[in-house]
Amino acid sequence: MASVVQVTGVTVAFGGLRALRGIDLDIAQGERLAIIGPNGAGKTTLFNVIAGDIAPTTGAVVIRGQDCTYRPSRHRPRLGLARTYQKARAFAGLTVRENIYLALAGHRGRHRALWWSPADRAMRDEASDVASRAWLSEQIDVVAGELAHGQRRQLELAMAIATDPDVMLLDEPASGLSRGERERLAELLESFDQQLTLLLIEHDMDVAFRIAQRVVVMADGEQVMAGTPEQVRADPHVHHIYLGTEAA
Ligand SMILES: Nc1ncnc2c1ncn2[C@@H]1O[C@H](COP(=O)(O)OP(=O)(O)OP(=O)(O)O)[C@@H](O)[C@H]1O
Repeated sequence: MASVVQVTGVTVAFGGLRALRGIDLDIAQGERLAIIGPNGAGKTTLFNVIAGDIAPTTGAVVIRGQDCTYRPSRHRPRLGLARTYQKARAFAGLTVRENIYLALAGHRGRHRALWWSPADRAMRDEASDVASRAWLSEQIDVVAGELAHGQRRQLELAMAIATDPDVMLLDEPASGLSRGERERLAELLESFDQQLTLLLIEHDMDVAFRIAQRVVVMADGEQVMAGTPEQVRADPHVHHIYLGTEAA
């Protein structure tokens, strides 16, 4: 399977603190990979390096064969990489359709005109299609501020889908959701095209282990182990890392 993201020997130092200490990661196209680990393990820092939000102190990031180590995040969508954030980016006063439309227009570098062009019309139709892929067809004309928490998360996913990504980085997609909403979100992620690569940080083990084919466990800026959800679940070292911090 072709590799879409390669992280080699990445370290990140914040002053004297070494948040990442030599991370190697090779992610295959269509792979579903979850990164777990206790607070402060370096998960978000690794995400930020892959997404181009911070440059590593040493090491390299290659996305689809291109060295992106020092390329800023704005270049990532062109390489097929989309990221969701824990903090909602949707405009609360705009509808689901309008938010997705803006994500489509932004990705294509189009500016909104005072009059509608045929291309704008096509993008509004396309917004309906993107909404349906994020299971938001019924909410298409609802303003984002009135969506339930789980639906707002779906809108975040829809806005990422609008950029037509090959790789999606999902930053704790299930955080703050109810049990029912987490179930629905996991089902939605499972419904995505199998060619779409998903890399997620997730504290919710049920969601992480359900979605992922491979789980990477981090602690203190290092990769402690990697394996299938079953292998990670059964590993005594992983239990030890979580003991007293979080229940595995
Ligand atoms: N901008 C920064 N400046 C200084 N230290 C930072 C910065 N960002 C992160 N750190 C530190 O780097 C370490 C790793 O943090 P990081 O947020 O990557 O961990 P995490 O695994 O994502 O944790 P959490 O699960 O709590 O989000 C922590 O000790 C954190 O305090």
